[in-house]
Amino acid sequence: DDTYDYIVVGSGPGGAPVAVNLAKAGHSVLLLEAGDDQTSDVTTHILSLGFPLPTNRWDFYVKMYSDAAQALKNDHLTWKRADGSLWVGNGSAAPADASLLGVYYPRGATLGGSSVINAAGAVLPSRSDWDRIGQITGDRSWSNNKFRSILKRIEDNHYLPCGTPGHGFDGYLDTNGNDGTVWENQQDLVKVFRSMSSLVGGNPASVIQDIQRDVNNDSPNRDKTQGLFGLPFHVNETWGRFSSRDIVRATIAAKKPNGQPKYRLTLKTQALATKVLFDKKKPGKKPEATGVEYLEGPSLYSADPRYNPSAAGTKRTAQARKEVILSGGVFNTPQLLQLSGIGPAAELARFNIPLIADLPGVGARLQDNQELPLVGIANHPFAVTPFPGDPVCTFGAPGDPCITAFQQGTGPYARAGVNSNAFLWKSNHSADGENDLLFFSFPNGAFRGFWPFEAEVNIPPEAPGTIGMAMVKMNPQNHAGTVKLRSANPRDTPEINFEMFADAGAEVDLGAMADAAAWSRQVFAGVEAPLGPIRAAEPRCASSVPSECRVGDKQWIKDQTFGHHAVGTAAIGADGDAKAVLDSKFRVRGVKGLRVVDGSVFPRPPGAFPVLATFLVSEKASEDILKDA
Ligand SMILES: Cc1cc2nc3c(=O)[nH]c(=O)nc-3n(C[C@H](O)[C@H](O)[C@H](O)COP(=O)(O)OP(=O)(O)OC[C@H]3O[C@@H](n4cnc5c(N)ncnc54)[C@H](O)[C@@H]3O)c2cc1C
Repeated sequence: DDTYDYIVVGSGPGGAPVAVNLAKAGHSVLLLEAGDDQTSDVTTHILSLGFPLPTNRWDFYVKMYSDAAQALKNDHLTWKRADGSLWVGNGSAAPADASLLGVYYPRGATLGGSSVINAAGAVLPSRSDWDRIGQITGDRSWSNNKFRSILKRIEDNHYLPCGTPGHGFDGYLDTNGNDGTVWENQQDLVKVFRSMSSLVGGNPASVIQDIQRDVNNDSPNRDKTQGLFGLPFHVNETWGRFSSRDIVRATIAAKKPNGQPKYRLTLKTQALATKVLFDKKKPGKKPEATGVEYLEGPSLYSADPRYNPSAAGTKRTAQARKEVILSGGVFNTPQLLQLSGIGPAAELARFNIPLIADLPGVGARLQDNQELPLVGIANHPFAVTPFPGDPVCTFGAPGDPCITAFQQGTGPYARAGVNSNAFLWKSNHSADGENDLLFFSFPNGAFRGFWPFEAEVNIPPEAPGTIGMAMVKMNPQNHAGTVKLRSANPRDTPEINFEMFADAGAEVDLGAMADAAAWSRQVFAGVEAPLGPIRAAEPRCASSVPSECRVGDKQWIKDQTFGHHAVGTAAIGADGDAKAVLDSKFRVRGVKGLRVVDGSVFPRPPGAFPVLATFLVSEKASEDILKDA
């Protein structure tokens, strides 16, 4: 029987908790996931090795701007050459036979979604991010206090003393942070932290203590306190990755004493939802979601590296007695809504898709934390002293001794990495008086975004002594991005355009990032000899007069900004807001029986990192759905 109480599409941090909670509340739930289950791949359990693989990701290529001349300045565009190979670089240097794909933007497409392939940085949004949703919708169940109470319920914190206020210690969501030991073998990097810290009035002598401070603390001053903190991750005691896959598998595996499944959670992997089904419109009544059409088969979406266009899959349908919940992520949820007839009427008409509800906000308001590394070159390479007794890792190559050590709970993969630091900072352009930038720094390299994996592309080598302060812009003001259909074929990727720095707030975002660029020069200049003073290399500026660098810095920011924390394409908003796709209970406006629960729902990016907030909204959505059950 293909009828369930609820159908959930997508098993990432948005979909998995809601599917699990509905099943645990006694309902029958079908969870459709387009990817497959890669639990048997050991690398998906190890944060240090958890990069996107052809078996667990979808490859998207996005635009940053509609303005073609501006777009071509990005050094990070991927092009396809006549022989099928990929080339990465800006428009001025692209080979003559190359056609532009866009900026590479991977997403997780596997049981557990992007939580299986992400960097797992788990930082709470600011208090105002939550409170603001309550203010704009008038729904006071959206508040910082509410989400703090959810965190306390679901977190299993491994980096703080049990009982620390504001945290949970017996939930399902493992969090862990550095315990100070990682910095013992990173004494050169610590010198950079000292320079950063002294510039905001910190005590350079206490950076090792500061860098263990809890960035997710419950203090009312948290969002205005600048300085060094630890960066927590969704990993367990020995840095094994927690992902939303774990709760799905545990719920399915749970048994009653008689050996029968304890919960009615049915998981179908390799199931690509292609359309939400609706009952026929009755006059005066809203159309009601009754089920989902999907294609069964491996790698049916064209963004899948294993995609085979001649494998058509098998068309199936499933019915929902109560509701359908879309959790396909920020690109795929708006695509699926539009394929189902919910979206901007004119867009749907372009593809002859019958209109169910005219919602101009579907696929609008695509937003991202803008990111760039502020790069310096030190006088010598950063010293990294190996821990005594550590094996030499081969990063997942067959026989990697560090995997064996990890499985025994020891070794480099079983402890905090060098990126487990967060520096919170307030620019002169903060829109609301709160910290508006987060930096995490690591030596001998810089995080410049994503290159297509596996392809033979020109990744430039880093100069010896490179230090990258990875800058993440919080509270970005830009809301102009879009996800639009390219065709009515559900196996095609949509057209994704972030349209960065386009809105009225562009000067706030650019101004803040340019402030950070200027500040990074002060940081680098203040690093003690012989490592420092560090030469500021990116953004490049020939002048020693800060004001003379500003115009060039802003242009560099415009040209090179990337992101990987997309949100907002089916946003919650106030009644009467034409771009509000959802009400405050995650219900899709204009129809019945359909909700969205994933990163699409955020009206603005939640802090610096969306994943923890997405788990939390999924818990809130579970409560809201169960109240209506
Ligand atoms: C490489 C990378 C690094 C990141 N690092 C961080 C980080 O350090 N910290 C942080 O906070 N965030 C990070 N993120 C972002 C974070 O992981 C996402 O914001 C979060 O996972 C979004 O959750 P979601 O449920 O909205 O979507 P996803 O996690 O993307 O899950 C969506 C799921 O739906 C499935 N799906 C989509 N369409 C369909 C369909 N039609 N039918 C069936 N199934 C479908 C997909 O296969 C996927 O499994 C990172 C993301 C990536 C890709």
